[in-house]
Amino acid sequence: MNSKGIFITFEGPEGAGKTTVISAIYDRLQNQGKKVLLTREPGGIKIAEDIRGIILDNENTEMDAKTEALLYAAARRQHLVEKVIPALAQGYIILCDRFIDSSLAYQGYARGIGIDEILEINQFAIGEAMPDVTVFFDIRPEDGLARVLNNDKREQNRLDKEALSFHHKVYEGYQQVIRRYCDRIVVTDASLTQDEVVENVYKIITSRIM
Ligand SMILES: Nc1ncnc2c1ncn2[C@@H]1O[C@H](COP(=O)(O)OP(=O)(O)OP(=O)(O)O)[C@@H](O)[C@H]1O
Ligand SMILES: Cc1cn([C@H]2C[C@H](O)[C@@H](COP(=O)(O)O)O2)c(=O)[nH]c1=O
Repeated sequence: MNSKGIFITFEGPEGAGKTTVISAIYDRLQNQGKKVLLTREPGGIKIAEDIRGIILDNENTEMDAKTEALLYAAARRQHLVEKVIPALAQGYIILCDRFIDSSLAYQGYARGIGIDEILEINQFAIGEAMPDVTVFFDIRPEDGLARVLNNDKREQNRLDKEALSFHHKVYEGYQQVIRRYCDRIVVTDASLTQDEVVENVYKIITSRIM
């Protein structure tokens, strides 16, 4: 993005460790006195968190795939204009848990709507606001899901509960997205220990911002 701050997004299958690792990196950057903002999609602000509640509600099993895609894009638009763009203008480093690549992989590829079709509705939603760098947390979908299941504090949502075949398609979708945006997306091995992943992601980020 062409602004004073830097927009960094984090992607990957369920349970890849994004939230855990981003939080450690946020603390580290803050302790160094950096202006850093931690946020997530869908969510990060009230309207988008409300939309998140609707999308991920386990009772909304009848939700149409295009409705789902449009809701993610709507949440993204509001989060961007209300929180991300103003913070970038103030020079913040934005650490955002998921962004457009999730829509391309989950709705575009795994739901079968088409990556180009999802790109089009998202371009309407975000304009030119693409991330400066994206870190993909690479882990086998079954290993990520096992982490989610082992976490007592993490309730399984409507997307987590999709069949394993869906999560494999999400992974395949991500591989296509990574090939398409190979200049922007950096892949990190998320099957390593938590400390190792934090170190590796920290190096990727600092190589871009220092
Ligand atoms: N490198 C790691 N090795 C083993 N367990 C991990 C690792 N990183 C995170 N975990 C654990 O895996 C679980 C999922 O981690 P986390 O919530 O950070 O993943 P996530 O990518 O944000 O998942 P989701 O996108 O599905 O919310 C947590 O219980 C966390 O403690
Ligand atoms: C942004 C975005 C997310 N999703 C999916 C991916 C996850 O299953 C949930 C979000 O839950 P998390 O615990 O915060 O990772 O939503 C999606 O399908 N499309 C998107 O654009």
